[in-house]
Amino acid sequence: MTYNDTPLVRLHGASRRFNGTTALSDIDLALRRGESAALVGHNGSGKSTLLRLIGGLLPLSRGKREYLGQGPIGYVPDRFPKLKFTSREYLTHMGRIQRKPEAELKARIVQLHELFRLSVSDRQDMRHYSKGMLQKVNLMQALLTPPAVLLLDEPLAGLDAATQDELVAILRRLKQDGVTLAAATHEPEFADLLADRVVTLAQGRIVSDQERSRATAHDSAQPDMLIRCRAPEEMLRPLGRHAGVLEYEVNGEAGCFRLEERLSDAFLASAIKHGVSIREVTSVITRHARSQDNREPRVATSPASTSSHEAPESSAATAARQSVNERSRSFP
Ligand SMILES: Nc1ncnc2c1ncn2[C@@H]1O[C@H](COP(=O)(O)OP(=O)(O)OP(=O)(O)O)[C@@H](O)[C@H]1O
Repeated sequence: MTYNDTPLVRLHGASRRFNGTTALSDIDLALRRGESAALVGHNGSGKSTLLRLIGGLLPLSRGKREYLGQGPIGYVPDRFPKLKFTSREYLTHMGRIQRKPEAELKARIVQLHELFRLSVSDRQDMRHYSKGMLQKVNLMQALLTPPAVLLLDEPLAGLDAATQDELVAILRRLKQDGVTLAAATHEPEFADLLADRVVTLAQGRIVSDQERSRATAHDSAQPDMLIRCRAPEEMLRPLGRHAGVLEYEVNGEAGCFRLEERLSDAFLASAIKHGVSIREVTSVITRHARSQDNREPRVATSPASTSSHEAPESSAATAARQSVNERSRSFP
């Protein structure tokens, strides 16, 4: 799902002061349904405060906030304490505060642990969690009730590349499901991989608000990887949501994925782990195709009844193949 022009949250002339210090001045901002915005700027420029004003978590000193949506707004703070609870105990407690019915809450907690690939251990409490595990629980609490808007304060900060990729893949999936995302971030990964729009703050004011296209966000001369593989269709399709996938095509048991080179190792590791057979990995320059990228990975599918066993190449994959073919690795 891509965003449309309907505003979901609007701030008009919003200002916020703390004990005589102005944190934000005269902010006009509308977040649209389904879009993903990165809030960037130096330390103290007002990103976290803006996030909390958008969420209605902090009253405005001046101006007006409108929320035109229906569902809840999830908030992922930048700090998450190492509590003396297991993740299950903590999430149960949070769900009860939200008055979620017990059976529904229990099922949701299991589902979230699966989604985040975090084992439900009743022996280990969160004091012993790594930063990545804690950040997963932080995100899980915001998703207990599926939100319409998810506000994230530094969601990827301090995490290793593999955990960042994992969280980016989950956030991408939420975005595909139509959740509006806004993140205060210093990490380029969020803007690179998820943002439709980058809002830059300086000294409490918006100094730039730019729609992003991949053509401007990536070096257009960087190679993409084209990966051909085989596996049952139900194993191939979820790979289309992996971080870095720009376009993919599944035809029966044959899959063809075009993705950013820097995330291709993580993709291959994940594919192999799930029993997918890798047939060919090719590095391609996709100058032309990249400039036409959409904000979501493009999906080309053929009817399941097709008799062909080889996935036909999509237009962008063909363009990629026809352009400079730098090096090629083939797997048996
Ligand atoms: N609760 C508070 N009490 C007093 N001042 C505050 C409070 N929250 C924020 N501020 C001030 O508001 C300004 C903006 O802070 P904010 O945390 O929004 O910036 P930021 O861009 O998110 O910074 P960082 O990148 O360091 O997280 C800063 O001058 C900060 O000191």
